[in-house]
Amino acid sequence: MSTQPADNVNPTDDNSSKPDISQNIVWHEDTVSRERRESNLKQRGCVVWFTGLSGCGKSTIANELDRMLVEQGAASTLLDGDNVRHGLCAPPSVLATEHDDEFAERFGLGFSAVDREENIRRIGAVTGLMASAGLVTLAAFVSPYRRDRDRVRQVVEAAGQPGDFLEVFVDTPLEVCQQRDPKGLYKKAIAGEIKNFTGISDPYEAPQKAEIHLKFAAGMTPADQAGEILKQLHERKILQSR
Ligand SMILES: Nc1ncnc2c1ncn2[C@@H]1O[C@H](COP(=O)(O)OS(=O)(=O)O)[C@@H](OP(=O)(O)O)[C@H]1O
Ligand SMILES: Nc1ncnc2c1ncn2[C@@H]1O[C@H](COP(=O)(O)OP(=O)(O)O)[C@@H](O)[C@H]1O
Repeated sequence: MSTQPADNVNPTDDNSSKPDISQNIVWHEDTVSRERRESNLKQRGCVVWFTGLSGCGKSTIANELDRMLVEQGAASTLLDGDNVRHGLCAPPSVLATEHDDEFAERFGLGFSAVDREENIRRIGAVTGLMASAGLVTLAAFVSPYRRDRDRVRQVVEAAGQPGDFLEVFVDTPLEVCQQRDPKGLYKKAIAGEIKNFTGISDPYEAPQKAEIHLKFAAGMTPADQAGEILKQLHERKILQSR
């Protein structure tokens, strides 16, 4: 290994041990344009971002929408919180089975505010890439912090155009989510067995400008709610008639 300092490092700087790597990373334009991919697919790439409390219905509605999209011949994909936390955003305990403890602690994610920030940053970057590939990208994450969601919006729209990011607020009251408690997590959180549980011992910042606001109403089915989003995708010309 060379002992010479890199060209962009001033040996007298306090930061001399930390060269600015970003100066050595240069963007490479893709040969195949996004427009060309979208034209083939007869749709615009976008991110449909579901946010809301655990148990509000994000996964159920997103899966129903995904099914409807595929049925119509659209190219869609779905990223879901619980599933992504098995891989890309796995907790330290999972990483420790394959990596050393230092690695697991450094890159594994839990539910502190900063870990959720990194979780949403990673997922935001992935959804941006998928939208750039022309896919209708469905993302279902609690994503309780407004600033984290707004950052994803910026990343996605900077790579494409305004309107590529649709925030869907699944606005189901906490009491209803607690009653549903499909995974028994509220019971555990109330018993103090899960720390930082959104809505119980951690905050949820509701969207102020969601493109689609799914307000809870008794008798409204997941298919009704997915259908409302599908209608909006057509109205916004994200999906062309085929
Ligand atoms: N402390 C705490 N708070 C909230 N949720 C918790 C927590 N611990 C585990 N779980 C389970 O993890 C799922 C949420 O993961 P996300 O990646 O969507 O969370 S976040 O966006 O980073 O806030 C969430 O999934 P959903 O119930 O589908 O929302 C829960 O099953
Ligand atoms: N209108 C509805 N929309 C979505 N989910 C509903 C609805 N009515 C009842 N449910 C039920 O509520 C639960 C929601 O769980 P889930 O979709 O996993 O929520 P989340 O992904 O937000 O944690 C499921 O058991 C689902 O069957």
